[in-house]
Amino acid sequence: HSHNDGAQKPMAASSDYTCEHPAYQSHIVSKSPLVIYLANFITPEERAHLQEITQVLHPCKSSFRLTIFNSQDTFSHSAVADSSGAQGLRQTRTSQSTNVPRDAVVRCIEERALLFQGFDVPRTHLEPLQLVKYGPGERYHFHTDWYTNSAHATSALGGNRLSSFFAYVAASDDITGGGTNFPMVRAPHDERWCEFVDCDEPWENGVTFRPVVGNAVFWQNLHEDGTGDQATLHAGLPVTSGSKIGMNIWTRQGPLSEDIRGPDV
Ligand SMILES: O=C(O)CCC(=O)C(=O)O
Ligand SMILES: [Fe+2]
Repeated sequence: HSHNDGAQKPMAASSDYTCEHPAYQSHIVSKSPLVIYLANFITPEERAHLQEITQVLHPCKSSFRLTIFNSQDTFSHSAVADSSGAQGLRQTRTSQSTNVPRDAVVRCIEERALLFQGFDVPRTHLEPLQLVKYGPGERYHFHTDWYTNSAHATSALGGNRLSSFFAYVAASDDITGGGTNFPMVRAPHDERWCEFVDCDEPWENGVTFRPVVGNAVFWQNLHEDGTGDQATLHAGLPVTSGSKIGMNIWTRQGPLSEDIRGPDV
């Protein structure tokens, strides 16, 4: 992108940014597991900003000479945890991902995600926000966001992942595929859902959310007793053409240490 494009708002953001939450719309998809669809949860300005701050050379911080390298970004191949608890790169997740530095705009999104969950979740329970980028053919096979291996869910690591938001941050005009499929969640009936849900998907495949930018899906990963809910199984379906960027907002059961959370910037 050109070095001044959209830079004004994000730059003002870091010093004296006023956090304003959009009037997003909530629609319950399922009560068990709890799945709630959130339309207009991330604003266009926030979406642009998220993409900008995950560039290695921030156009406003780099010298004029360096801005020619600004096509580099901070994304790398997404890691997944295997059943032994080891983090690794697997064919199950072929996307690229990056943590998002926690500036004022990101803290505003965090605050929105916390408020949505009531007043009892402290911000230390949030993992760093994560952007995930998919090109043609890339996907994330069926998985749960909650860890099946308790080694990843110790109290030192904040316990397990209580809830997830998956937000659609960007999608190319030519995108096909790239929906988020929950095979064990019944697809809702009313045709008004077809704005958000793939209504061509066969009934037995559960529900597939299309990558509608600005919108998000929220779900509860754990049962009341803290055990993982198998019915939250889901996949990022292959992007068959074009590209997509999503964002994970994960809430742990307990607090995460400063070194996992990273600093405010
Ligand atoms: O890409 C998607 O639609 C879902 C991604 C996902 O489930 C994840 O990153 O945990
Ligand atoms: Fe996931």
